[in-house]
Amino acid sequence: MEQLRQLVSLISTSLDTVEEVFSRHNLAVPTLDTAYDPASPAEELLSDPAVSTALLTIVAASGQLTATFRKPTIAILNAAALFNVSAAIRTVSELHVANVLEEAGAQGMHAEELGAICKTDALHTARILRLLATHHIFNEVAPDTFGNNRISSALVKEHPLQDLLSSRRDDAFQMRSYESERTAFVDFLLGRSSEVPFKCAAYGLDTLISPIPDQLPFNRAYRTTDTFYEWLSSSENEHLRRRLDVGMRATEQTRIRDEIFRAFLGFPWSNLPPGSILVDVGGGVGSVTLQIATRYPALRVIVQDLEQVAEAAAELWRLKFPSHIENQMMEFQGTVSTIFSPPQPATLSSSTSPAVIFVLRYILHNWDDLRAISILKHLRAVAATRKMSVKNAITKVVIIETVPALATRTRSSVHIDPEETAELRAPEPLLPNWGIANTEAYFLDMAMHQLAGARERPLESYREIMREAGWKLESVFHGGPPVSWELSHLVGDPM
Ligand SMILES: C[S@@+](CC[C@H](N)C(=O)[O-])C[C@H]1O[C@@H](n2cnc3c(N)ncnc32)[C@H](O)[C@@H]1O
Repeated sequence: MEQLRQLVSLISTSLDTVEEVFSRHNLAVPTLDTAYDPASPAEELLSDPAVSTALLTIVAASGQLTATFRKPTIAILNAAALFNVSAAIRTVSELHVANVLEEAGAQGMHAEELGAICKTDALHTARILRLLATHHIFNEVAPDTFGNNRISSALVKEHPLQDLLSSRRDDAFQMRSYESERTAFVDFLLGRSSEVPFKCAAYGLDTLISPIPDQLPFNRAYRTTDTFYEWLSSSENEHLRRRLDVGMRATEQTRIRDEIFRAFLGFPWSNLPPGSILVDVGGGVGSVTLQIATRYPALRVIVQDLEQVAEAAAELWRLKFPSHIENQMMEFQGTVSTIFSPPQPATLSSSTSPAVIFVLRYILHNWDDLRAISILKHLRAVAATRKMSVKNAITKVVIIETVPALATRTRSSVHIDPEETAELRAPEPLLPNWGIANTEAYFLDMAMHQLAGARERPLESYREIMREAGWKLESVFHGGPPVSWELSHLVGDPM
């Protein structure tokens, strides 16, 4: 009983914190009925360190209380049926339901009318929306009448409803662009969870109990021998490639603003001398280096990725930072296999720039240890050549990934470094990794297995693969509270 009282008390004191900060700023705390508006002052205030830590605590503690009080047989049945929620989210998103309901306003819209507009079965739509409303996504404002709530309004795309409704599915994909950040977020959501990984997850058990070499859940689900990225590069999957590129950019929306620059979290980009080169290895459209170079325009950027991404990268940079392209401070290097072959020696090995920083965000988690080591070894080779040819050259690797903590407080584990993560742990009696308030790394870990036979690595594994490739893990900047979804920065020096 004492533990339960502690959980309630954590919720209560955290709520006091939130209330105090909001009243100091004369703002109302968003409720489930408040539409999500990422640019609103209240939403900004939710990123305040004290507030976001309090929110994490509330979510973690209430999740633990719910788990305690649920009948176990019901709890496990419900958890096993959650795939229906994923499928329902994909359905309402593809049918643009949140956009239709946004126009309907507070009184909502009857399922008959909604079904007619979305050209879908009214009764079934109502049943899907009721399932979601029961999970606090959408409201059933009157019998069979639904409206948006705070969570469902995150599905609203920035395009005019008529354009969305009149486009064929493929056209809708073409509409996706970097100008519409909220549409991009929906792409991120679907790309990350509700479509390809969703189908692959269904084959997880099959590949585990009757494994076939080189066959991942992805290969079974899509009946292909290609790797995920090869498959994505084929012309019939162009829309999914586009979704990945736009969606990767939108990962920012799950984070607090300017997270990459937080002193406690990140690599000190500001200390890099002018003319330093950031090499965004497997950079996609260069989302992360765009953010850094926009803040520090004296840094040059080289984005390396598959050739197919070149156009999308140019589109993003022309829109967000055209002067960097005009001033020839940004370059895209694309080949079929950039990631496994040494970056162009002419531009890097012999470059006289004071520093070359290889940035790898969401890259190594795509590859098994052997391939990850191979990627790092190629970068290490460049560092060696630079060292010989450029005096006092700095060459570092900055790996940006989620580093999942264990769900135990046991200290004997080698997987986490207690010194480095102690202050990031949740207070007792919460799970040390913040439980359901912090599930990102574990979902990603599953997706990496299903799609790529890879994983989210614990710190020790990074240390090992870096050492194998000739890099010394020099420093680690972990995320953790006051934010939950963030990434760690692992900085390596050539050994
Ligand atoms: C998960 S995305 C990460 C993109 C980017 N680093 C970011 O954080 O936004 C992985 C990237 O690796 C790229 N990639 C996959 N195979 C590659 C290869 N053989 N050569 C170069 N890039 C590759 C993909 O095209 C994709 O853009």
